[in-house]
Amino acid sequence: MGERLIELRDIKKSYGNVFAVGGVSLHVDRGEVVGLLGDNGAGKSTLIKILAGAVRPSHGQIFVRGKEVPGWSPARSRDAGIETVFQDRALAVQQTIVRNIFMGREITTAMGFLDVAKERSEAERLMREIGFTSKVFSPDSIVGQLSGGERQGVAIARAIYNKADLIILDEPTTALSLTETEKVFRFVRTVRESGRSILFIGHNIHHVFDIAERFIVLDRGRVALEITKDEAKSAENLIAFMEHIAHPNGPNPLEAILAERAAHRQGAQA
Ligand SMILES: Nc1ncnc2c1ncn2[C@@H]1O[C@H](COP(=O)(O)OP(=O)(O)OP(=O)(O)O)[C@@H](O)[C@H]1O
Repeated sequence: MGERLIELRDIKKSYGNVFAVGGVSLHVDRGEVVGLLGDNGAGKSTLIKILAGAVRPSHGQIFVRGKEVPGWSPARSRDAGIETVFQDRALAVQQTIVRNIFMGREITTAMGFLDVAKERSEAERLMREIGFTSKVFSPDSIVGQLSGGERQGVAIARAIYNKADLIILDEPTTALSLTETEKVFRFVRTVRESGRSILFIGHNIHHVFDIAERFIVLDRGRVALEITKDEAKSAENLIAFMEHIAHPNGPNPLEAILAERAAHRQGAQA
């Protein structure tokens, strides 16, 4: 197991009487890809916003590399190396790749001028680093002219430039073709191989199953399941499990493994 990068303990967030997140404990280790699943309204967006520091939890603790971080905020989240690629406002599509990667954190010369040459070479290096292989790409390409998967690549490169250790990808493959989804997967694998971690949020369980090694299923603001790919065995099992939590009378394909786990825990406590 890698180093524990981030851990949430009993995180709650309520809006009026509604608990968007009702006591969530989870962790992400260094170098792992974790899939976060859940139906509409399960609490995924709220949890991402909490991790990004944009929403303050009403209760609970956040640990970074084993140490509790009080006063969690956008700055603390950034300092912890958490970068979120929000699906809806990831990029400025009329701008170049260079502008998008360095927006707000430009590279400047000693005199304080924009160091265009350095930004271009750094952009090229970052894009290659994440596995961007398009032959026609240049740091000056306009992002709006890139394919959907490549745009995600630009957002990921930006996150890496911003020193991300954990990149949260919010629905990165929604509305992408199979080929484009494959590109995103390639970026994710390259990022993981570099020792960084990914929290991958998606509605398409097949996509999430393919790319992640461990899954957390949220249901009405709580963790309904935390399971490794080996344990879950197939995307179909995860889908059936999610149907089961929506309609508890239906079969639970993971019942045996969950029972075995509970028995193991009881045995350990005895
Ligand atoms: N700002 C808010 N004010 C009031 N209620 C909110 C707010 N944000 C979220 N909620 C409620 O909290 C619950 C969880 O919402 P959240 O958006 O986190 O779920 P989600 O899993 O991201 O759903 P989706 O997949 O539809 O985006 C929902 O019942 C939602 O209506």
